[in-house]
Amino acid sequence: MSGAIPNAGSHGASGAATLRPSPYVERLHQAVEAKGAPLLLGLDPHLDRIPACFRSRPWPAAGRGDAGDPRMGTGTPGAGRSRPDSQETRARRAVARTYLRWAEAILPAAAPYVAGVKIQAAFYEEAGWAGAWALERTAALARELGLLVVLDVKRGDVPSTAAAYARAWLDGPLGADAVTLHPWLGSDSLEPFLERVRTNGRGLYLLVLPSNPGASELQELPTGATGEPLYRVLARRVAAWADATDGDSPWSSVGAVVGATRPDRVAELRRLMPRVPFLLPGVGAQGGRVETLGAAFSSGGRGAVVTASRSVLFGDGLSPPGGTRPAVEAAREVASRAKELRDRLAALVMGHDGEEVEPS
Ligand SMILES: O=c1ccn([C@@H]2O[C@H](COP(=O)(O)O)[C@@H](O)[C@H]2O)c(=O)[nH]1
Repeated sequence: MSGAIPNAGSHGASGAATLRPSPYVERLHQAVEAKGAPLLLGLDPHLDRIPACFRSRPWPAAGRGDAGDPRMGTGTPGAGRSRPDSQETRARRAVARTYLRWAEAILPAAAPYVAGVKIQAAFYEEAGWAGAWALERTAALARELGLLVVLDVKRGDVPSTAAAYARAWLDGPLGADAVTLHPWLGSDSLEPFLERVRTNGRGLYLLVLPSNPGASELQELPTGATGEPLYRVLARRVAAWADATDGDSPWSSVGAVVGATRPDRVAELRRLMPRVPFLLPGVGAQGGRVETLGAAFSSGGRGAVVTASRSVLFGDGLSPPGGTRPAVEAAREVASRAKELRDRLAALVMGHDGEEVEPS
């Protein structure tokens, strides 16, 4: 980690801490101020859309043991076996190398315009242990560039398993600044994560109203005697978890995922969760527009952060990335799209003298 934003350098909620990081939401707001807008670069490595210049071919069987990328190390699973690595293993390693090479080009280029990255873990999980290697390296690179790291893992489980997930994603080598979670298993399932908010400067984003159209099948179900939609019940619960966790600060580090495709609900959710920071996915490829999201933000771009993946990474066209343009040019294109979105967001929220949200 470098730069002016103190990141969480010490890990382990109960281990001997070397340095207690400042609350996640404070680091987020500092980063937003430094970069000029509340924007995260969504890192979703859709393999079929990563430009050809970053592609890595499967390493030949004779070269097993990861000699193809010395950074993979020699102690990796499969190294030193008598049988050659399977084609599938070699293909996965090639995918992981592609992901990392791509990230190494685009992250430094886009870093001046974004407060952090939201890394979609699913793509890395798909590539097996090599994907875990690429994920770890990518998160480390982002930190070196002074970027916050939000891992989009969307977990939720019984407390004993939730504790392992919290260790996996928020401690140790990955040590994300924040993660996304499903809140459906209730308070005890969140406790291992909330503990790290209280003691280790971590942040959470709990899914309240996701961006996909199907989300309303459940989230808008009427509940109780009044027929109140489920997302409202959930929003109140998230606000209560936030208050119980770090209620003494103006903004909580317990956040909520609110789809940027739901501008019709943003103002209402802001009222229900006055000190809960929003993560707003769904801009661009899913049809959301930043210009409709003003109600999510407080002055200085506080209180919410937009994340956009495909529209910034690959542009709006859906055609595959043909051509042979060099990596530096491909990275410049990502940076230019990130800057354009950053500027649109800045125009919407940074200069505006929007009033601080009053608790309802
Ligand atoms: O409600 C949600 C929660 C998470 N996501 C994730 O955000 C990105 C969006 O990618 P785009 O390419 O910008 O559409 C992706 O990782 C989703 O898993 C979401 O879209 N909606």
